[in-house]
Amino acid sequence: MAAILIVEDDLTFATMLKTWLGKQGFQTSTAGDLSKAHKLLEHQSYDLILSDLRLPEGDGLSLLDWMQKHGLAVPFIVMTSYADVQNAVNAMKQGACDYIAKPVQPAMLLDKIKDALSASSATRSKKDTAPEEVQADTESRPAFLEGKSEAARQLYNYVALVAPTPLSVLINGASGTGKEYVAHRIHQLSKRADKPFVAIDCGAMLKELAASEFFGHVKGSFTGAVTDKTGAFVEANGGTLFLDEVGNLSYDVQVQLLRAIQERKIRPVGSNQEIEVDVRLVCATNENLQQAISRGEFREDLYHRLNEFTLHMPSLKDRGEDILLFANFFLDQANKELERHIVGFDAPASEALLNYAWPGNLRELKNRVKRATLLAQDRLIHKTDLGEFNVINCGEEELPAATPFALHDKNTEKERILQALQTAHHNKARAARLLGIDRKTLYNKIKLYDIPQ
Ligand SMILES: Nc1ncnc2c1ncn2[C@@H]1O[C@H](COP(=O)(O)OP(=O)(O)OP(=O)(O)O)[C@@H](O)[C@H]1O
Repeated sequence: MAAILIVEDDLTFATMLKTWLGKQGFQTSTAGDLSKAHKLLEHQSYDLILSDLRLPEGDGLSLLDWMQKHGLAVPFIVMTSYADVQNAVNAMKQGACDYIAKPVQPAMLLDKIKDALSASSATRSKKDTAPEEVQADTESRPAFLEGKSEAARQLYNYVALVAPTPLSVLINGASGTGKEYVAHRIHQLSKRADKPFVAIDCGAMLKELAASEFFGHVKGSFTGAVTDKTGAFVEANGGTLFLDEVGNLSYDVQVQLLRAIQERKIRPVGSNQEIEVDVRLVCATNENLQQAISRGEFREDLYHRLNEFTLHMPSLKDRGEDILLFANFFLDQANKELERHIVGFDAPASEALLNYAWPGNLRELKNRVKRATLLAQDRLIHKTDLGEFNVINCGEEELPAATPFALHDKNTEKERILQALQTAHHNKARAARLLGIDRKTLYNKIKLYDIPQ
C-alpha cells in the first residue's frame, strides 16, 4: 500500500482528501504547515507527496528545496489554483513531477498519482537491476569525491596537470586529509593507469626489513628469508610506487632509496643481480620535511628527488562547501556497508557538521558518519547521533606538554594507545606525543597489538 503525505493548510479539504485517498487504498498522513511536514518526513517514509503550493511559513517550493537538501527523492505533486500555474511550472522545474489545479478533480488526481508512483518504481527497479556494474566499479577503484570548494578546485587542477607527467610528487597535509586517495587519483589519471599501484607505509615498516620491502630478497639471505621475495619496486614496475609517511624512513634506507631512484636499478638483498625498474614515485608526509632536513634527519638530495612537484592537501575545515557533500557521500557508503537506509541529516546535525573544526579531517568525518548511520533511529541523522562536538581545537599548541597517556604498564598498554588515538582523532603524531613515544614506536605497537587503522 503506497503511503502519501498530504501537505495542506485548509483542514477541511485535507480531511476530504485523506478520506477519499484512504478509500482508494492509500495510506495517508496530513501536515498543515511546513514544520509538521518536515517532522513527518524525518520520521517516516512516503511514496508520494501531495502538497499545496501556498502554505503558512513558506510554500511547496521551499518544501521541495528542503527535501533536496536532505537527499529525499520522493515524487511530489503540487496542488495549485489556476492563478498560480506559473509557480506550479517553477515547482516542476525544481523537481516536482506534476501539478494539479484546484478545484481538484478526483479522477484526474488519481491518474496523476498512479502515473507518478509507477514512474518512480520504474526508476527504482532500473537502479536495482544494475548492481553488478556499480559493484564492479566500486570494487576496482576507490570510491572518490573531489568536492566543490575553491580549495578542492585548486587541488584537483594541480592533480590533473601533474598526473600525466613523469614528475615525482610529494603530497603534504595533515592526517586524514586524503593524501593516499590523491595518490591513487594521480595514478588513475596517469599514463601508467593500467599498470600496478603499490602502496608502502613507511611509518609501519621495521627498519631491519625496509631494504627487503623495497628491493626484495633471495631465499636464505638472512634469518627468516625462507623464500624469495619480490620487493615493492619490482611489483610496481611500469606503474606507481606510493610511499606513505616517507619522513619516517631511516637514514640508511634513504641512501638506498636515493640510489635506486637515481640509477633506476635495484638489487634484491642477498642477490648480485641488478634489476632495471621503471617506477613513478608519489610520496606523502604529514610532517615538515624541510625541518627534518635541517635537523639532519632527512637527506636533502632525496627530498629534491621526491619533490619535483608538491601538492598541499587542504584541511577539511578549509573546505566548508565540501563538508556536507562528503558527509552525504560517506552516508551512502555506510548505508551500503551496514545495510541501512538513512536518507540524510536534519538541520541541527548539518549545522553541527558545518561548525566543527574537524581535527581528524575526512577520516574523522567518515568515522562519525558511519557511527551515526549505525545509531540513527529515524530516517534522518540527528545531532546527537553524531557524538560530542566539544573538542574544537586540537592544534599542536593545545596539546598538554606532559604525557597523560604515558605507557608504564604492559597490561594496559593497548588500552592507553587506543585512548590516545581517540583523543588525537587518529592523528598518529599527536597520539605519539600524548603517549610520550616517537611515531615509529607507536606504529610498531599498533602493529604489535593489531590495532585497526
Ligand atoms: N576524495 C575522497 N573521496 C572519498 N573518500 C575519501 C577521499 N579522501 C579521503 N577519503 C576517506 O578519508 C579517509 C582518510 O583518507 P587517507 O587515508 O587518504 O588520508 P591520509 O591523508 O593519507 O591520512 P594519513 O596521513 O593518516 O595516512 C580514507 O579512509 C578515505 O576513506
